[in-house]
Amino acid sequence: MDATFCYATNPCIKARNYVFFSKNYTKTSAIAEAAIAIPKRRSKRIPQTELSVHGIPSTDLLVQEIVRRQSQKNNLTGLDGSRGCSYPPMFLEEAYERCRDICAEYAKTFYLGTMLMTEERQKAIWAIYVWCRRTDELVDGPNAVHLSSSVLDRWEGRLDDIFNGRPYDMLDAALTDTVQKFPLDIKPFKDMIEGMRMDTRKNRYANFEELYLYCYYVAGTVGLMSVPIMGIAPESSLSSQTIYNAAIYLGIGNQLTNILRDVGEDASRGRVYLPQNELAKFGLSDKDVFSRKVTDRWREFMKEQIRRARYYFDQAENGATQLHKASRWPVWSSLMLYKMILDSVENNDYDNLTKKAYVGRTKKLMTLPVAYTRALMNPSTVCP
Ligand SMILES: CC(C)=CCC/C(C)=C/CC/C(C)=C/CC/C(C)=C/[C@@H]1[C@@H](COP(=O)(O)OP(=O)(O)O)[C@]1(C)CC/C=C(\C)CC/C=C(\C)CCC=C(C)C
Ligand SMILES: [Mn+2]
Repeated sequence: MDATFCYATNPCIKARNYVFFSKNYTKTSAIAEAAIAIPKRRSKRIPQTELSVHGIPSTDLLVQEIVRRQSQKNNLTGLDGSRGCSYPPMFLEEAYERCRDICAEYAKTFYLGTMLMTEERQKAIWAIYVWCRRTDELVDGPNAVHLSSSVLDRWEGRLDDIFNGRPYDMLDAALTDTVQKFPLDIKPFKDMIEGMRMDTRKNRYANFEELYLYCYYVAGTVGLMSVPIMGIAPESSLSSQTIYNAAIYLGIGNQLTNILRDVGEDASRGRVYLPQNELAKFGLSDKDVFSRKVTDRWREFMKEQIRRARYYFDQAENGATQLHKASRWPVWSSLMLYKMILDSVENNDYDNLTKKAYVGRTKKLMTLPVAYTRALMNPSTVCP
């Protein structure tokens, strides 16, 4: 498919800018296609996020602004999907079905989490998941070799279209419906694209501040996208700002865990998502990562990294308790399941250079009732 084809010349276009995939559509190709099937648009640069790389708790301004905009939107729409949408129901049903299939195929843990949600919320999360996955796939997927800054600029233009009610394809249409039903802000979506730009420019992180910024862009943003879907408990006495921060921390914890699980895999792509100054503090360097030898120094270094990832999960926990009661169980489940990957790195005696830590299905299923008990905890039982 031609990377430059546009609305006007796209043969797949049906009425109202919908694009249906051709008959030989497959789930996998739909994801990979994102890298090439992007309409050419004149892109407008957005201002960079206010995040500073110096000093970690610098998401405050950003969160403040998002909370302010969110509360304006809540006045207009409510959190219950009450704003109308103009797509034919059958079309949307199929669009969401495709999102669901992709989520089930690519992200078993998240998919399991969505099984515990109300229908409206699960559909919204599938649509967001698919957009995030396609965005990541631009950088990491089979078409990543075609990636250039103009591809990301056009993907961003396509995001504007989604928020302006002009979806380009069926998967985008699901997200367009979601952003019309829930008070979602475009900023975290834009920031995720910025994270992908960063990933193409950079493959080393001098210190944790730099790594944190990357983690915010690619994962903290998912927390910001999810809270308006999950909803905050009406009886919560914590500020929205605190809860949004906790959501960012869950994303950070998840991404740090991803990084620690995938050190060996990332190294084979020439990437080291570990703070260089901290490696040095333990007498380690890239050379040790590439040699794939698990030494005592490596184990000690990993213990520190795991401790930090757990810290972010702990910070997220107070926020999880403040979510709407119908959303607490899936969030607790995904939090606990992700955290268990860290246990698994420990159980592999810190060998994340030649082994990939995972959590087995039985363990996953056994976690659900425990998460359910945590989810019963009332927001008022947590000290602000
Ligand atoms: C107050 C409070 C605690 C609220 C909860 C908020 C909440 C639900 C937060 C969710 C945070 C979350 C799930 C973050 C995902 C982080 C993540 C895994 C990011 C991945 C980035 C790139 O990593 P990498 O390339 O190293 O990884 P791969 O090897 O390619 O996998 C991402 C791939 C970015 C794209 C993110 C996704 C595809 C995941 C999106 C997930 C959802 C929308 C599901 C959230 C739903 C539930 C039930 C948790
Ligand atoms: Mn990826």
